[in-house]
Amino acid sequence: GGAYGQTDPPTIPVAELFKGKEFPTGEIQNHPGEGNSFRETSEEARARDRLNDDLYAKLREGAEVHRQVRSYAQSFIKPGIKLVDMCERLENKNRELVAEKGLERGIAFPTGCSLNHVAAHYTPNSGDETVLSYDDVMKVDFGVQIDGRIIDSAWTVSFNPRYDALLDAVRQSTDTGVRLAGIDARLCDIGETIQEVMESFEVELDGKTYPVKAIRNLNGHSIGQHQIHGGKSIPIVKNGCEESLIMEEGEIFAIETFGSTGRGFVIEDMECSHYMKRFDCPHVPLRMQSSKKLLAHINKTFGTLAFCRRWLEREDGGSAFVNGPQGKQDKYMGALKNLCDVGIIQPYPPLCDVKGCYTAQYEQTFVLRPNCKEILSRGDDY
Ligand SMILES: O=S(=O)(c1cccs1)N(Cc1ccc(F)cc1)Cc1ncn[nH]1
Ligand SMILES: [Mn+2]
Ligand SMILES: [Mn+2]
Ligand SMILES: [Mn+2]
Repeated sequence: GGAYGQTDPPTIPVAELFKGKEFPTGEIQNHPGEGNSFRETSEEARARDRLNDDLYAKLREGAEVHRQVRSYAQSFIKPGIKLVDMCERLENKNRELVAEKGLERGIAFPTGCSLNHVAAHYTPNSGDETVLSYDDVMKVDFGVQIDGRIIDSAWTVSFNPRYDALLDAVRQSTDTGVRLAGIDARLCDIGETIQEVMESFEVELDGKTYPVKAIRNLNGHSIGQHQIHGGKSIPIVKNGCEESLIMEEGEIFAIETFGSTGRGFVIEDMECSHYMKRFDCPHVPLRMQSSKKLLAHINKTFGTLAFCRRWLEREDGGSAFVNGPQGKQDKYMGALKNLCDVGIIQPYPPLCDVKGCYTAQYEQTFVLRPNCKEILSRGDDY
């Protein structure tokens, strides 16, 4: 069998695999900067760290699920696969290995599989026939959550070696950002250095040379409990945020960098698939009965985690929807649009650079422990 007694392909929930044992820790790095060197030996820091053992166990279980799911996905992601089939296969394995249980543990947000000039927030809606091609550059971005503790990590899939320099640029940029991160690190300094690394690369496509650009309006983010975006953004370019913003002890971050052969700027485009209840959403009296039913389903099934249209059509979609001429979607779409219009649900449309360009992404989730920095989502793949 595979690692830790896991079957191949993996079928044993990670919690079962490690019953009575500690989950594997992520990559440990020191906090950068002379001012932090005391943390490696400080007894007070270690004592504070021990108070978080339960939190770290949830994060480490989620990270191990992420590694095993992505390793399984990498075994079947090949040219010719239909994206909706790929997403469903990956999501079902995610549910299986996390031992999904309502809002307590499960998938954290939709499986992003954005292609080429689309940088993020694309997953197929029902009826989408898109098939992966040899010349595609696909960003696979998915999450795992245990008691609302989210692991958000992504990598880029390509088959044509002509994109290698683009993927290397982004992978090195993300690793640089992760290395510079730490308690008291300034977010703007991280952004500036990420851009320097990114823009030291170029890609040759069809005889033309393109400088790799950091996508200036995409960024990493802090992560809260049941909250994928915790309020702090980590820029990936110079002058990306207020100089006074720093990272603090105990915070959890996802550093994600994006490289592009296009403009280095994304806009919202194409049909929306990703949605999420606003964390601080207003209490709005709803008129439409179908909106009330849909909101009740969203609260029960997703809470404040992101979801996609496909998941509203799953069998546990509740009795809220009846099969109409286009199946269930014609029932919930009106209600979903209404919930967005009144400001309860926020849509997250695909984020696109210019058509014909190529974008890549790598993303890691880490925690700023009192005595060290733990890159939770690190694997032997990335
Ligand atoms: O772009 S974000 O909205 C963002 C906002 C400010 C800084 S980062 N976002 C959080 C999110 C929002 C909606 C989702 F359905 C899933 C995630 C980043 C992200 N997307 C995928 N992985 N990480
Ligand atoms: Mn909770
Ligand atoms: Mn992500
Ligand atoms: Mn993210």
